[in-house]
Amino acid sequence: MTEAQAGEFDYIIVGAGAAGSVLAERLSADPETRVLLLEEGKGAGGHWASSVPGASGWLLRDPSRVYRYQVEPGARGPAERWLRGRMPGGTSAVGAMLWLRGGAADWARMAQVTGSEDWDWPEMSGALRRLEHHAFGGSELRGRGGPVSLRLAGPLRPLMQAVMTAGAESGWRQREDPNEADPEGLGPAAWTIDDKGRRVTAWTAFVRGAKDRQNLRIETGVRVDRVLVDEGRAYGIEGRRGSAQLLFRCRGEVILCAGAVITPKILMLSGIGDGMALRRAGIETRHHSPNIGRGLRDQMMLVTNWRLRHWRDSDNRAYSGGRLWVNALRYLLSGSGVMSQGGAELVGFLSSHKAAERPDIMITAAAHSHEVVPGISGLETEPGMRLTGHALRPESSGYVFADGPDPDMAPRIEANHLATERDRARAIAALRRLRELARRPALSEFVEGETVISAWAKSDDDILDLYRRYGRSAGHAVGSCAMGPDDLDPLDSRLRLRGIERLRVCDASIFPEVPAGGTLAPVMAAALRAAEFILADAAERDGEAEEDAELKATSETEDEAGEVAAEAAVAQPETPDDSPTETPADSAEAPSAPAPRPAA
Ligand SMILES: Cc1cc2nc3c(=O)[nH]c(=O)nc-3n(C[C@H](O)[C@H](O)[C@H](O)COP(=O)(O)OP(=O)(O)OC[C@H]3O[C@@H](n4cnc5c(N)ncnc54)[C@H](O)[C@@H]3O)c2cc1C
Repeated sequence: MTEAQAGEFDYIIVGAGAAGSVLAERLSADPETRVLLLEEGKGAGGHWASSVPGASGWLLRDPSRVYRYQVEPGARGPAERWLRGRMPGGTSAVGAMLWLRGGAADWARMAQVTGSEDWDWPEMSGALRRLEHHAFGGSELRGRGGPVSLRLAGPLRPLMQAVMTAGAESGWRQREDPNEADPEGLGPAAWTIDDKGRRVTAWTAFVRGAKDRQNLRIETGVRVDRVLVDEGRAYGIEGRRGSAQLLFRCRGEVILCAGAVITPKILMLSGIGDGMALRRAGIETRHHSPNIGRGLRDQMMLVTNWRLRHWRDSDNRAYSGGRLWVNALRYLLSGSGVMSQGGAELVGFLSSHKAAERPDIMITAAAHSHEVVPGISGLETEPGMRLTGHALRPESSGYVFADGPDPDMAPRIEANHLATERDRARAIAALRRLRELARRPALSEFVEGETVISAWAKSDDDILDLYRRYGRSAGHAVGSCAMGPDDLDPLDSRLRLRGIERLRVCDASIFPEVPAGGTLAPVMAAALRAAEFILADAAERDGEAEEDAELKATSETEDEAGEVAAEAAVAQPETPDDSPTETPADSAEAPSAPAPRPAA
């Protein structure tokens, strides 16, 4: 039986991840506004391991903290499981901590595909700056004083300095500031890690400081299953905690922030989606929106391991035996050392060919190497480093659909990686560019060679085969409930779901293309923008409501005046001739009053 929860909220936010956390803080900043934040993950305090950068591996192996979605392999992609954070902070609490904000050209493209300047560089670089507390200090490009502390990888150790030199030998620009409007080149990564070595999640940056607000109610451990819709308008949500079915009501807006996989599933379970796909899943259609779940685009990456000559250059032993304890102690005492680092130390944005308008490949470098073969986990047992190639802005698209009306059923996901010629060319180029880097003279005293796992792949076909076996998702899926100018795009450019009032989506699913090398910074910046849209729309609604109320009051006054006048007209014959009749004020109002009907 469904238990209706007491109270009605102005906003219900579903999912306290990268986007939902930002929105919860922003929308509850006005104490008059009642906000409900619902999160399936448990524990409002977060998890200790999410604040220790070097402990991500533990979290990613814990099924109570991480969703694992099986993905259908498709013709060219690997069979894999997509991981997503299932805890306050969402995937920002388990990811690789790289702050990849996209350049001016990336956001200009977003404005072009969405048909709205709201998503162009001037607006988005402003939103990104407002998020940031940058170790480099504030500037026109960098934010200072924002809730997301950022620090740069470094000081670079000799191996990473040599990678930088190898980049210069390859003719790559040396980029010092990752916030530059043109990200092309190789440089130190920016990490969402504060000056005490703690990971900054969307939750710690936004919700932790706001959670005691009287007007913000946070419910963790609640899985949202459906949006409740009546006469084309969202009025609440239905979910469950354990075996208890819950219903929460909303008078303002429902905002779905459950991520690119679950948001379309919740919509479909609510009967909102492609009519045919809904019928196949046995769900009654309430609103046909054919592109919900479609248009899923995921960035693929290929990890290559390189054998190093000396143990001193590799972190592969840092997490085992006595070194683990030494490193843990160092971290606890000073917030420094290997446990205080993000997923990669260097990030490079490059072009696959000379005519490319902007970088279409991303390469990252880290002084450790994980086992690559599926089924084997952990760091390699020999000294190694990792170079990872990403083919940016994939045009191949897949889907994510609810597979049936039962919310317990896993969503059906097809990533459809490398389906287009252009994506394949970029993927091949990414591997070739990173090999070019690793074989430069500057690295010869450090690197012995590529490990056998990938070294065999020489021809283009071999490389594509390599992707099919060992390629994997970078975790940057977008597009499954995308905004755009067309009536068939699920969302308009202010993230309102077309066809259903008071329902918005804000998470990675909204981007029709992967905006940058990563999605964390873009999603958080999008949530800042969404809060602005939501508040502006609410103010407009309030203005309209006030106008309506005024109109109603005026017409009621007028009706009353009319009735009085009618009564007066009826009474007039009995009024003595010398009694006072109209006052000047009565007479001023008289023209707008309906003419009194003579009594029958
Ligand atoms: C392993 C990994 C590493 C990554 N590293 C980086 C990186 O270094 N840099 C970068 O830019 N990007 C990175 N990303 C991508 C980035 O973290 C995500 O794109 C971003 O967090 C997406 O934000 P979101 O708000 O859409 O979803 P999420 O942050 O995943 O938040 C969704 C929230 O909704 C909750 N939820 C889900 N379903 C329900 C439900 N039914 N009811 C209630 N709550 C629900 C979840 O528990 C979660 O808290 C990484 C991704 C992965 C998988």
